[in-house]
Amino acid sequence: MHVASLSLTDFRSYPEVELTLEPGATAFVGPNGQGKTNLVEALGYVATHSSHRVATDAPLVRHGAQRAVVRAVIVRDDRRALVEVEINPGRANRARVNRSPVPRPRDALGLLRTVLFAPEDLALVKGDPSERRRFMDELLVARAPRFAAVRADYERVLKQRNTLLRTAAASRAGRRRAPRRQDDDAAFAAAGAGDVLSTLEIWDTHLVRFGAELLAARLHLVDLLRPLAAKAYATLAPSSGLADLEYRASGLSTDIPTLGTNRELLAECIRAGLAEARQAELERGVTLVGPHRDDLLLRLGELPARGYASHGESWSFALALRLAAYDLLRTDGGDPVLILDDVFAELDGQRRRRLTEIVAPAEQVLITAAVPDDVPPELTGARFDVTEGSVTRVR
Ligand SMILES: Nc1ncnc2c1ncn2[C@@H]1O[C@H](COP(=O)(O)OP(=O)(O)OP(=O)(O)O)[C@@H](O)[C@H]1O
Repeated sequence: MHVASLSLTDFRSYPEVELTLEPGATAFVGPNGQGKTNLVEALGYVATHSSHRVATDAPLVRHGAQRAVVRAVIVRDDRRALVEVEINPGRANRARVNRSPVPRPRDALGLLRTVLFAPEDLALVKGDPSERRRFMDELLVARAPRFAAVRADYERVLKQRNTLLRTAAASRAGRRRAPRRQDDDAAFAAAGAGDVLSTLEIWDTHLVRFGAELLAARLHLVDLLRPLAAKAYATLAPSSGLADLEYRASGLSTDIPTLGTNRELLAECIRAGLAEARQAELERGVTLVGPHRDDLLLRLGELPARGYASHGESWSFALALRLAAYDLLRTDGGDPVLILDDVFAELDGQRRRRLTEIVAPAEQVLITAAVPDDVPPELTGARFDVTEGSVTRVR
């Protein structure tokens, strides 16, 4: 697949910009802070409905504007689709496909598939588990857009369950602080606690159902990614150790890998974990078991990459994860658009050459760089210069 045109209205620094793009390599070149990343960030937003740089949408809307619109024409197997996403911070986004509104923005996911690698990806290795969970979940959605709904359902249930637990924890703490009313409170608590527990059980059922579906999908994904990430890492950094991935489910007593991806067994396992954590959850007011607490352990040889890997190794591992994602998407449904944001300047000569060999055959690769020398000669197709907010095609 490739993007034939990209246009932005009030996105980041751009009041209005429209670009015609072609398959092959395209470089956006310009000094720092001129708006190169803003362009590829917008394209990434069309694919994932999120930014690779910020967790909330407000910074994506041009200062002083109310909303931003990103439009992309996507060509896949000679079919064209115009996808438009309207970003409304604080309110629901809207999306249109071929000028017709879709009922929910997530109905437009999957039409554009991108793999974006950027300096922020170092957080995949060095950052919190949430970074790695997001990596897995975005890839699940790119492969099967219906997972956007599973994830949204899981998050909705989690939020409701946490609200209930928080209320229960606060009322327990309140009772502890008011000893004079202990008897009254005990009677009240007996009635109230019963309500809380039965409501909690309803939320448990939903949490277990959506949680098991998410967990099974992530486990399957990690099985597929493991050899691809190991291969990509060995290509990028042949002298370092073997790169390996392992899914870590928190709060479950059973060894997850032995359960495979059987959803019923995983559901039982989450249910048992919740039962075991019940008391602690009621005290702490938060859900302690489920895929929202899991992690993807990255190992280099015997050691965890986080905390042990060097800067260069961490960078290569993050890149290997993205390349593994790219490989996977390619095998199950055509070339995704590859976006390399400020990547080559970070790599030494050997890694630069190896990355170039890997990405050169991609149907479309978009590269941002501060200077033309940071774009390998094998990847110099079209070139846009980006300066002071204007984007000019120079080749
Ligand atoms: N919401 C916004 N409204 C207006 N301007 C914005 C907004 N968000 C970012 N900018 C501006 O966009 C510019 C940064 O653009 P971008 O990150 O694309 O730069 P870049 O060319 O990729 O730079 P670098 O090479 O340093 O990565 C900054 O000048 C910033 O002030």
